[in-house]
Amino acid sequence: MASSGQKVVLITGCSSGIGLRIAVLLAKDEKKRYHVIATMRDLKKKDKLVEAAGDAYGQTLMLLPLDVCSDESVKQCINSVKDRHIDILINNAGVGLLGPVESISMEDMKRVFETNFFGVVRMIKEVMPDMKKRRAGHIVVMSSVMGLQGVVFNDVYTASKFAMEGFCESMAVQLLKFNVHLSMIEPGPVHTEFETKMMEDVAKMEYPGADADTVRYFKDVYLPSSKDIFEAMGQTPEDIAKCTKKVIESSNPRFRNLTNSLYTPIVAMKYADETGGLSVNTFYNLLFNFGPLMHITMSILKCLTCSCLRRRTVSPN
Ligand SMILES: NC(=O)C1=CN([C@@H]2O[C@H](COP(=O)(O)OP(=O)(O)OC[C@H]3O[C@@H](n4cnc5c(N)ncnc54)[C@H](OP(=O)(O)O)[C@@H]3O)[C@@H](O)[C@H]2O)C=CC1
Ligand SMILES: CC1=C(/C=C/C(C)=C/C=C/C(C)=C/C=O)C(C)(C)CCC1
Repeated sequence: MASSGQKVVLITGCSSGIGLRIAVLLAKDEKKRYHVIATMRDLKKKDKLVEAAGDAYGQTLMLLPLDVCSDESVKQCINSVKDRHIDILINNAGVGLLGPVESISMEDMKRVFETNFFGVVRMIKEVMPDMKKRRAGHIVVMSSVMGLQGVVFNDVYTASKFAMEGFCESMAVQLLKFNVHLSMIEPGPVHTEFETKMMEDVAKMEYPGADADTVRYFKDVYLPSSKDIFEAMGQTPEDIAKCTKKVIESSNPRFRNLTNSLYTPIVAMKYADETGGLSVNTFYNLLFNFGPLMHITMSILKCLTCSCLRRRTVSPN
């Protein structure tokens, strides 16, 4: 049970990756300021978290089952929290989906939206009314740089994060009136099971419905470039946990929080040219013209905000 003065933090998706690291970092806070309720849909997966939490397990960290795709599971979990009192809700659970849209089933696409979008909506609907009544609370959402900028062959995952960004951008205004803060964390690539799971799924893919050229662009152009990007820009889940802790400890928490400054120019491009041509053409060039030289591309990315590349981008046709 939380002792007085401790903030109750509930986190979704703590069996691995970013959720696990946020739970451990907060539970091990030197001043013991947090009572962490780490949740996961399958408690059989708890060992990694319990081991990483060490002495904090049973003290400042407890576990509860929670599947963000189930109304019943969400209700049961929140009802089992003392007085339903949650100071900070961290919506972290999420799944990826990669590949040519033609070869992805509608069922798989809906699963991504059910988790990444409706999962967050379901959690917020359940927790927000109590926060509004108390005129206090902080809702954090693990978005992505792909919630701000589309990335080729990540079409549906990107759409699910865009949907969440739109939802939260709208909610944040109403919530502020009730002194409830809402913050998005927007990481670029992070080395977690997310990456491994997506690569495993891709290895099993048979690409039904996709033409040979599209499959070739995906396998021989996108995947190697993406691997380079992960190697060059990838952060650790600990990095993201530290950013998240900073956001929840701020007296005036920011709404948007990019965790990787290398992505700032990518996002800035979108607002630098309202026609969208700059983004589309730059991404086209990065992938299809500079893709094989991705290591060099990394330095170009860093200077995208200067006007040189803007003048040089050419239309794909
Ligand atoms: N890794 C990356 O490059 C980036 C990740 N993100 C976002 O960060 C978040 C965490 O991902 P990350 O740690 O990298 O990946 P992981 O795959 O390591 O972790 C995802 C977590 O979400 C859980 N989860 C999936 N579906 C559900 C569900 N229905 N109910 C409850 N939990 C569920 C998984 O549980 P289980 O073990 O049961 O599957 C797992 O604990 C995601 O929202 C992702 O979109 C954002 C930017 C970059
Ligand atoms: C290939 C490629 C890119 C790849 C970006 C990747 C692979 C980003 C991954 C982000 C993740 C995993 C976010 C999770 O939410 C860029 C930089 C757009 C530039 C053009 C070529």
